[in-house]
This record gives sequence, structure tokens and C-alpha cells, in this order.
Amino acid sequence: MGLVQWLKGQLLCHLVICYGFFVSGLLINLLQICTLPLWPINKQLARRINCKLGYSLTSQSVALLEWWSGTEVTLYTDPENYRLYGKENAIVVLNHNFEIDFLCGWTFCDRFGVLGASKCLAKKELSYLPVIGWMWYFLEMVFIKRKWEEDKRNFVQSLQNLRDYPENFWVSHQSTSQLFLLHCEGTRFTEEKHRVSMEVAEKKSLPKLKHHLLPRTKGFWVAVQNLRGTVAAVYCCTLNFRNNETPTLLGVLNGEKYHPDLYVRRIPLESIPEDEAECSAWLHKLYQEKDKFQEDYSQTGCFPGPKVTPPCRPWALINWLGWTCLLLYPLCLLLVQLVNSGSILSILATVAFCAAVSVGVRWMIGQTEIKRSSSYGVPLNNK
Ligand SMILES: CC/C=C\C/C=C\C/C=C\C/C=C\C/C=C\C/C=C\CCC(=O)SCCNC(=O)CCNC(=O)[C@H](O)C(C)(C)COP(=O)(O)OP(=O)(O)OC[C@H]1O[C@@H](n2cnc3c(N)ncnc32)[C@H](O)[C@@H]1OP(=O)(O)O
Ligand SMILES: CCCCCCCC/C=C\CCCCCCCC(=O)OC[C@@H](O)COP(=O)(O)O
Repeated sequence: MGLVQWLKGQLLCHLVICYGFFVSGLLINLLQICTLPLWPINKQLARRINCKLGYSLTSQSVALLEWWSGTEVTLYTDPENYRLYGKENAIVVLNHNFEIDFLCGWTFCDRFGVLGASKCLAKKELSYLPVIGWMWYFLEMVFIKRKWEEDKRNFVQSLQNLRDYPENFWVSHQSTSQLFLLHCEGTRFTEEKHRVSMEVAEKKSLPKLKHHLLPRTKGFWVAVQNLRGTVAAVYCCTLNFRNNETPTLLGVLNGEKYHPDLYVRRIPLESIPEDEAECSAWLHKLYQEKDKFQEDYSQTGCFPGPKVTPPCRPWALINWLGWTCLLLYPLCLLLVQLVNSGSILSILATVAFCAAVSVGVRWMIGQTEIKRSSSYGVPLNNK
């Protein structure tokens, strides 16, 4: 193991990274609160500012994946469609098997210049996550309790809100589009959830899936219906990792390099049925196709179609280094003053603060671990 790789595994480095992420996150949350009075006066400007602030936080984790862990992403897609990515609004349908699938999604978003504006249908619990969840609130992320009767009004309203996002979103950048991510499986893949969902498939006389849970179709249908005229296509995305890698966020923090492969098929929205039952059947068929792609990947190690690596942009790294320098300088000054003061109490308070930041971020990382996945989708308790 080289010196650099050894350093990446050291607690001190992790503390510095976590401190930068957490403190910059709190400052960004504070700036987001400051935009509150702007919303009733100029909503589009408030959205623009919040998306830039959101980018400044989210892209730090992208920088961690790309520059710290050195992870290399590969895209399999039709070159004709590739030209359109980042230039149109789309609904993204993605499998939910990996602890860092959201991070890989963000990396692709960043490469197509749509990271700040992209949204997701997320479980309500994520809105309470410190820093990240609070930021999402201002980005108008769509949160659901995964109980349709309780969710339907708010879900439809949140989707309608997305219809009037500003055109020419970034004044000086090329991006004018946003992606809306849907994990139709509704929860992360575990053996038990898979077994239960295949029992449901059997009852519904649907073919069994090997690599996916049975998709929940209601959210997809409602999203498609409410975003017609706003989004141009559905991107059917299938993610897997080379060499049977099982990536973790902690692994990324330790500097481990992963090799995600993403297969994207673009499906024009007009080709998706409007009727609920037909749309449902269409989604089940899509998941059967996705399952076949995963099975082929497990045999051959690749997806169909030509490979392309979308170019990496420097902004995530520049932003991350900027925050790190800005926040490390006062921290170093404080540490020097502390040592000079010789006050045991102050030194202990500082150590306690650093430990609290580290424990806090470690707890947040824990939320991404599949072993802590909710019991949604297993019997007895549907939550
Ligand atoms: C080019 C660039 C390419 C790529 C870029 C890629 C991606 C990046 C894009 C954007 C990134 C932006 C942000 C992302 C950031 C971070 C967030 C990350 C992740 C958060 C994700 C989550 O939180 S996932 C959890 C929330 N999401 C969902 O739940 C969505 C899926 N669910 C639904 O849609 C549901 O329908 C619902 C929640 C809307 C409602 O659920 P409910 O259960 O109440 O009703 P349903 O009608 O769906 O269910 C009842 C029917 O289900 C049957 N059933 C019962 N048990 C099961 C079972 N175990 N499995 C399957 N089905 C089951 C039941 O029989 C009922 O059937 P009926 O036929 O009777 O209706
Ligand atoms: C400079 C970088 C700083 C590094 C520190 C990074 C710290 C980031 C910490 C946490 C990021 C939290 C992002 C949470 C996104 C998790 C998405 C997710 O996977 O949700 C699960 C949900 O779909 C289904 O839940 P269940 O399977 O039903 O339960």
C-alpha cells in the first residue's frame, strides 16, 4: 500500500473531511434559510440560489467519489441519445441495490451539468437528516411516507410545483434541464424483501425477477401523468459494479476505488401508456427487461451498447478545495490558540466538538447501509 493510500485510511483525514462537509453544510443551510423572504417575492430567483447552494454541498460528495476514491464511472448508451442527456428534463428509473447508488447518480448528474436541479422521490425519513435533508427541503425534493392514501395529495402537488422550474436555469451554464429520480422498487434490495415481493409477483401472475424487487407502479404512473409536457423521456437506468464489488460510503471515505457501470436507455414519454393499468403493465415489462440486462451483466461483465465516459468537470473539486481551505484556516488558528492558551478545558471542548462531528457524520453514513434498511416491503410490519 502506498503512502497516499495509507493516508486516505487515517482517522485524522476523515475528521478533516467530515468537519468540512458538516460545517459547510450548516453554513449552506443557514444561507438557504436567508432565502426564505425571497420566495414570495421572486420564486424563480430563490430557486436558482438554492440550487447553486445545493450544488455546493452535494458536489462535495461527488468530489470525494471522483477525486478522493478515484472511482471511474462508465456509461453504456446509444450515442444518438447521449447528445440529449443534460439538455432535456427526464424521469430516471434506477435499481436500488447498492449503498452508493445515489452517489453514482449524482456523479452522472454532475457530468451532464444537472446536479443542482435534480430531484428524487424520497422516503420522508430522509428529510430529517441533518444538513442533507434540510438542504433538500429548500430544493423542493418530493418526500413520501410510502402510504398512498396519506401521500397522494402532497405527492401530486409537489410534482405540479416542479412544472414551473425556470427555463435557462443556469444563466451562464449550458444546462437547462433537471432529472427526477424514481426507485420504483421503493426500498433497497435484501434477500428477505426479494422473497416477499416475489410472493406478490406470483399472486399477480407476474414473471419472477432475480435481481430486482417487484416494482411499485403507482408512483411511476402518477409521476408520468403529472410531468407530461414537462419531461421529454424516461431514462431506464441499470447500475452495477464490475468484479462483484459491494461499494460502501465508508469505503469511499477510506479511498477505495470502485467501477460503476450504468446502462441508460432513453424512452420517449409519448410511448408510455396513459391508462393506469396499462402503464403498470408497461413498468413491469421494463423491470423484466432490466432483470435480463443484470443477468447478462453477471455473466459477461458488461451491458449492451457502446461505452462512453462522460467528461469529468472540475467544479466539484474546485468547490470542495475552496470550502476546505476556507474552513481549515480558522480551525488551524483556533488549534494554535488553544495549544498556546494551555487551557485543558478548552482543549477538551475542542476534542469533544471534533468527536461529535465525527460521530454525527458516521451516523449519517450509517443511514446509507443496507443492513439498516427499513422493514418496508416485508410482511407483519409494512414500514
Ligand atoms: C444521464 C444521466 C443518468 C443518470 C442519472 C441517475 C440518477 C440521478 C438522478 C437524480 C438524482 C437526484 C437525487 C437523488 C438523491 C438522493 C436520494 C436517494 C435515494 C432516495 C430514494 C428513496 O427514498 S426510495 C423510497 C421512496 N420511493 C418510493 O417508494 C418509490 C416507489 N414507490 C411507489 O411508487 C409507491 O407506489 C408509492 C410509495 C407511491 C405508494 O405506495 P403504496 O404501497 O402505498 O401503494 P402501491 O399502490 O404502490 O402499493 C400497493 C400495491 O403493492 C403491492 N405490494 C404489496 N407488497 C408488495 C411488495 N413487497 N412488493 C411489491 N408490491 C407489493 C400490493 O399488492 C398492491 O398492489 P395492487 O395491485 O393491489 O395495487
Ligand atoms: C466531502 C464529502 C463528505 C463525506 C461525508 C458524506 C456524508 C454524507 C452522508 C450521508 C449522505 C446521506 C445521503 C442519503 C441518501 C440515502 C439514499 C438511500 O439509500 O435511501 C434509502 C431509501 O432509498 C430506501 O430506504 P430503505 O431501504 O427502505 O431503508
